[in-house]
Amino acid sequence: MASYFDSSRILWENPQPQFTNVETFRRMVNRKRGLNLKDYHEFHKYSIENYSFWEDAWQHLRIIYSVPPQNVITGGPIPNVPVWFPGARLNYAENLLWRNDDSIACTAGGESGKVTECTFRELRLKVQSTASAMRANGLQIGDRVAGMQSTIFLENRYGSDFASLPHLAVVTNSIEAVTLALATASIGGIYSSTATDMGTQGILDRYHQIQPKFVFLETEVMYAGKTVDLRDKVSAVIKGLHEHGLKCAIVLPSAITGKEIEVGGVRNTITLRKFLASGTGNELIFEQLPFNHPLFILYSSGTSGPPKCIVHSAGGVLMQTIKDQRMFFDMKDTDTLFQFTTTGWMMWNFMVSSLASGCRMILYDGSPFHPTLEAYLKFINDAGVTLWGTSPRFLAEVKGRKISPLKIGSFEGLRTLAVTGAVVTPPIFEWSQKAFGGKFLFVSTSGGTDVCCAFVGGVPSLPVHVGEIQHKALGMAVEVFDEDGKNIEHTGQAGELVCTRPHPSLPVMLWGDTPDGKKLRDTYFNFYPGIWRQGDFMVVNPKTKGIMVLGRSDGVLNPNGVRFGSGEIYTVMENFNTIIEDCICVGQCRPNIDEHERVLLFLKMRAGNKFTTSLEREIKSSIRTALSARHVPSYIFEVEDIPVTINGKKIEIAVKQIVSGSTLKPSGTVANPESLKLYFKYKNIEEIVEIDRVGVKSKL
Ligand SMILES: CC(=O)CC(=O)O
Repeated sequence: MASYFDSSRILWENPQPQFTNVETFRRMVNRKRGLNLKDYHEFHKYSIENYSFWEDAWQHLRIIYSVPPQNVITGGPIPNVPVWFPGARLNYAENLLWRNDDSIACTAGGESGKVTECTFRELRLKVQSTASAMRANGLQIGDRVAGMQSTIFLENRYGSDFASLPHLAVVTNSIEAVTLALATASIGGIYSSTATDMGTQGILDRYHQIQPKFVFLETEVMYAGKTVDLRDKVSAVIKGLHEHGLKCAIVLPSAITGKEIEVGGVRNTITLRKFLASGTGNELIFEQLPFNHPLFILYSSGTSGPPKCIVHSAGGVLMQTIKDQRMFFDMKDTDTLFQFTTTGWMMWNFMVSSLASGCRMILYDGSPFHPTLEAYLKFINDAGVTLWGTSPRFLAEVKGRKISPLKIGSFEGLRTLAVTGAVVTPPIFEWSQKAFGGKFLFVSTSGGTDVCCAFVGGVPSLPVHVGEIQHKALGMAVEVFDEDGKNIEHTGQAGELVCTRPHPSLPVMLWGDTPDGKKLRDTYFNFYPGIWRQGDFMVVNPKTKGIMVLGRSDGVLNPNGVRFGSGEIYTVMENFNTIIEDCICVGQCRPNIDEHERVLLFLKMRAGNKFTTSLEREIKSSIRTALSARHVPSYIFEVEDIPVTINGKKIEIAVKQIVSGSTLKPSGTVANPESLKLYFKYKNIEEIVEIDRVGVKSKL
C-alpha cells in the first residue's frame, strides 16, 4: 500500500522564524523556567507534560483578570473534566474590549457591496447599551431557569437566576451579532447562536433543549442575490419556544434595508429598538466570574441523532482561541482577519476572540458566489486581509472553476491562509500556495465544536510540507490510537485521534446532563476509558511529525480488512475537479446481507460534463495507482447532489446509514435534505448494478 506521506515536499518556509509569536513564547518559557527548549518539538513536549505550561500561557497571552488563580488545575464534579484556574476572576468580554480606541474593530460586508465599520470605542458603546437593556429586562423578569442548575453556576452574583440565562440569536454574521455575544458575556450570560439558514426544526431541536428566556431573531436577509423573508420562520420559532418558557423575543430590523419589520401574531415580541430603549444607560460592568463559568453553547452536528448542546467556559474559550490564533496564524494587533463563517459554526465563536488581540475582524454575510466568486475574492484583496480563514471546499471550487486569483488582486498583504472544516488534500495545498502568490503560511487545522479550538494546526516557525498539518497544538496531548487503545503514532499507520490529557476548553457540561456528567463521559470518554476520543481518523508522518486528518472515524472505510479514510479518495478525486463538482465516498455493509463492506463513490458532475465508462475507468485506475487496488471503490455512481451540512461538510455518516439500509430522518442541520432521498435506492444495489450491467443506467 502506498505510504500516506509520499513526498514530504516543503511547500513554504518562513524567512524570519525568530520573529513569530510562537518563538517569542518559547523564549519566554525558557527564561521564566530556566529551561533550554530548543525548538517547537521540545516546546510542545514541555507543554503536554507540565500543567505549568497553562500558567505560562496565561501570562504570555496577557489574560485580563481581577483575581489571580490559586492553582492551575483541580478536580471537579465531572470525572475527567477538571476545574481550571480555581479562584481566578475574569470576564471574557473585558478581555476582548480592552482596546477602547478609534481603530477599526469590525468591518461588515456582504453581497450587496455595502460596507459598515465600527471602531473599538463604538463597539464598546454598543455592548454597553445592549448589556444595559439585557440587565433591565432580565432583572425585571427575574426569571429562574428551571432544571439548569449545575455546579458550574456556583459563585455568581445573581445566584443561578439571571446570569445563567442563555441568550439566543438567529442572526447573520454582523456587528449586531458580535455585540449581542459580548453584551451577554459581560453580564455572565450564556450566548448561543445559529445561522439564519438553519431550518425552523433545526433551530427548535437545539433551543427546545436549552429553553432560552431571550431570543434575538433576524427578520429579513439577503442570500445569493435574493431577499429571504424570515417572518414565517421567526413566528414559528417564537411560538415553539413559548411552549418552552421563552419570555421575550427581540426582532432585529431588516439586515438589507435597516427598516423595522413587523412580525405579527406572536406575543411577547418587541423590536430591537424598543428593547435597547429599555436600557438604563448605566456604565458597562464586566462581571468577574470563575474561569469555568459558561460562555457559549455550541451544538454537535445532529446528523445522526439530536444535536448535543455543548457548554463551553469563558476562560477555556478565551485561552484556547487566542492561543491558536497567535500561535497558528501568528496574529498581531496590526492584522486584519477574515474568517468565512456563519454564526452557526464554531469558527464564528473562534473568530470573535480575535478582538482580544486588538486586530480588525471582517464580518461577511452572504454567498461567496454572489454576485460572482471573482467579486468575493476582490473584496478579500481590497479589504487588505492579512489572515484569511476559509474551507478546503471553497478553495477546491476556485480551482475547479479555473479562476486565477492573481488576475483579480495581488493578495500582497496575505500572511496566513488557514483552512479547516474538512480534509485538505495535497493538491489543494499546492494549488492554493501558488494561486495566491506564494508568500504566506498555509495553515491546515483540525479541532471541533466539542472543544471550540484546534487539536492540530500551524507552526509559523516550521516549514509546511505538502498535505500535512504542521504539528499538534501547544498543550494538546494528541495521540493516534488503534482500536485496542495502543498508541500507533510511530508506525505511520492511521488511527483514532485521541487527547490523553485535559486542557482548558473541554466542555464544562452537556446541557441537560446529570451533575456527574454521564452523557458527556459516555460521548467522549467511554470508547477508551478516561481518554478523550475525538472521532477523527488521523496519521502522523514519523519523519516530519506532520499530520493528516483523513476524515471522521465513524466514516472510516474498511473493505477487505483495510482501514482508510475517505479523505484519501478525495485527494485523488481532486485531480478531476474541473469536471466533477463534488463527491462522497462511503462504506456499505447491510446487516444480514453483506459479509464485507464495499466502498461506494458518488459523483456530482459539473454542468456540461458527463459521467462515462471511460471516466469511471480513469478514476479507478488513478485510485489504484495513487493508493492501492484495495482502495478502489466497488462502484462509482453519478448523483444529482451531495448532502452537506449547513457548514458545508459532507454528511458521510447519513449516506452510509442510508445505503446500508437504515431509515434515517434528515435533521435540521442538512443544508440540502432532499439530496438524501437520492441515496435510498442504493440499499438495493444488486438491482442497480444489474441494470447497469445491461447498460440502461439512464433509467435510474
Ligand atoms: C477547527 C475545526 O476543526 C472546525 C470544525 O470542526 O469544523
